[in-house]
Amino acid sequence: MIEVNGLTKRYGDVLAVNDLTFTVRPGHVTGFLGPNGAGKSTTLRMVLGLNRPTAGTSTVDGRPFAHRQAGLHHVGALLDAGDVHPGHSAAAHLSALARGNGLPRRRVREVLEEVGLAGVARRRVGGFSLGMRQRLGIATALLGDPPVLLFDEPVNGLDPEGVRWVRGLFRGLAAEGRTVLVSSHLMSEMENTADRLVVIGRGELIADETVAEFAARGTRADVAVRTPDPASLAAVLTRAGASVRADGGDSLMVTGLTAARIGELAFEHRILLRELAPRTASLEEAFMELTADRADYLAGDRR
Ligand SMILES: Nc1ncnc2c1ncn2[C@@H]1O[C@H](COP(=O)(O)OP(=O)(O)OP(=O)(O)O)[C@@H](O)[C@H]1O
Repeated sequence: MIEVNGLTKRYGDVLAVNDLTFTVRPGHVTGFLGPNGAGKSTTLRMVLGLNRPTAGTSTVDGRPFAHRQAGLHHVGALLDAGDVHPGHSAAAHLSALARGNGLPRRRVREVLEEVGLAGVARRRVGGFSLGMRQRLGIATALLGDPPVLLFDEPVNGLDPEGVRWVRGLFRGLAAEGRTVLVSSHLMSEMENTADRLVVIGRGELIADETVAEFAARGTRADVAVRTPDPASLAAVLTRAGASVRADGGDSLMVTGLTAARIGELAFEHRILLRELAPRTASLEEAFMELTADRADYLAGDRR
């Protein structure tokens, strides 16, 4: 369990993280989402004791992480996949960490196999692709078999097969009862991976809830309708209190009435329907809506 309480970080004039409070529970994959510059990395670094908070506290299983001696036994983290000496091999890098943390040598072989790097274990990391470096970073996080795992943008550089693999890995780790926190600036990456979300914008908490609850926030009550007689149907629905947008063809977009009520009204007025489809906003749309006014970097005139 990770508990963040009133966590705040100021860099000069920049309030990178502002009074953030949330809990990350074991047994779930929790997505940590926010636009670029929202403060995700800064928060993760404070949880790991790498950055000192301006105010507030964070604890891992009840104690500040910095006070724990067990290191990799207790928390595994992928922060920056480039943070490995390019002249070292993957095996040498992991072996040094295993030695430093009192871990058995066999863990090196096990995690290299788990992330699919066993075949390149002796190659210099300098020649690794970004995806291979991410896999090595994930191997590092897994090395101590820790109950709490933090991954900062782990999907960067992975190919589609790698993305699928990493999703399965995270879900498997959570199913074993571990606490898994995964940051991303893309909702699409979290949609099929996380079951809970912590969403931040400009350093502030926007949402801390299940993916289903988050999706419900962005749900629109639109119904798409197709009919050979859009003008008559639009008139009937407008009289019934709906707001109707026509596209000039045979489609209408209706807000303010349920699909069932639209079907009844069309039946009563003998208007043929060719399609009647309630539409819900995607998670991506919910995320964009909620973070639009808290994104630091927006193209065009949306700021
Ligand atoms: N060492 C630092 N000195 C000054 N400002 C910093 C420092 N680190 C981060 N910031 C600022 O704090 C804010 C949050 O940055 P952070 O890297 O935590 O965001 P992020 O959500 O991880 O973004 P991204 O998705 O782009 O990595 C940004 O405005 C950033 O410029």
